[in-house]
Amino acid sequence: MTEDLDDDALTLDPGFADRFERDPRRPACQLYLISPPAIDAGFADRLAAALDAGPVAAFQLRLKGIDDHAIARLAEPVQRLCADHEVAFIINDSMGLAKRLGADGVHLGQDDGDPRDARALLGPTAQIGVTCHDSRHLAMEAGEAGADYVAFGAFYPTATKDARHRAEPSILGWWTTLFEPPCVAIGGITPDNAAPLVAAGADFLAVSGAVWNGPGGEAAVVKRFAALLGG
Ligand SMILES: Cc1ncc(COP(=O)(O)OP(=O)(O)O)c(N)n1
Ligand SMILES: Cc1nc(C(=O)O)sc1CCOP(=O)(O)O
Ligand SMILES: [Mg+2]
Repeated sequence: MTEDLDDDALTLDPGFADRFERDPRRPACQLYLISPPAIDAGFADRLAAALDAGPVAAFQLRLKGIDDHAIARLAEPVQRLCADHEVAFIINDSMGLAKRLGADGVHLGQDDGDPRDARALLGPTAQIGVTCHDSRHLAMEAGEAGADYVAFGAFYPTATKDARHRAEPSILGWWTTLFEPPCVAIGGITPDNAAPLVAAGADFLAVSGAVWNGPGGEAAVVKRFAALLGG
């Protein structure tokens, strides 16, 4: 299976594009921030506070209920902040919008398009992530399709999304033992419940609500994740 994976998608590329590689110079598990589902112009200040508070490998702009033009307007200052902090800027759902914005990558759910089409559109250095719920089959399919990371979840109850699948930490260990692309754990993750996911082998923790709605504000929560992850 590993031999069948597209080597191009695993090659170390310059710049932010290497953020989804396993790299012994970085902590074994890194923080992947997901935006709130709705933001306003003031969000850039909150993101700056979060990115200044501790290491963040990637940021996903995940906005729901507005069209691509509106997302593009809101994206501009956010994308610039990510670039200034050397944080990979990932667009959720839309490979077309990722292309239009020159994002570092795109995250695709099972109904958001084929990773092969995203690769063809965005090129070899784009970081392409795929939602795999709690399914080993979906993860192997994503790997074969050239995904740069696979995402499993939801590990815990979440108010951010109507998540219909529940994943167990063992799927993280299974994936990391057998396959090279990193895996992302998502769903209800907080500094208090993340340790078993790190121990099981998560390469990234994708977190939204705990950071934006957590006690003490985003900087305090990012600092708590940094303490846990060793950043
Ligand atoms: C890192 C990461 N993992 C999973 C998801 C969920 O994607 P999807 O299933 O397409 O659901 P929506 O986020 O679009 O509601 C994600 N966005 N990011
Ligand atoms: C966007 C998303 N996808 C999930 C999945 O299971 O695929 S769970 C989820 C919500 C993530 O936000 P929070 O950290 O607030 O739970
Ligand atoms: Mg989606």
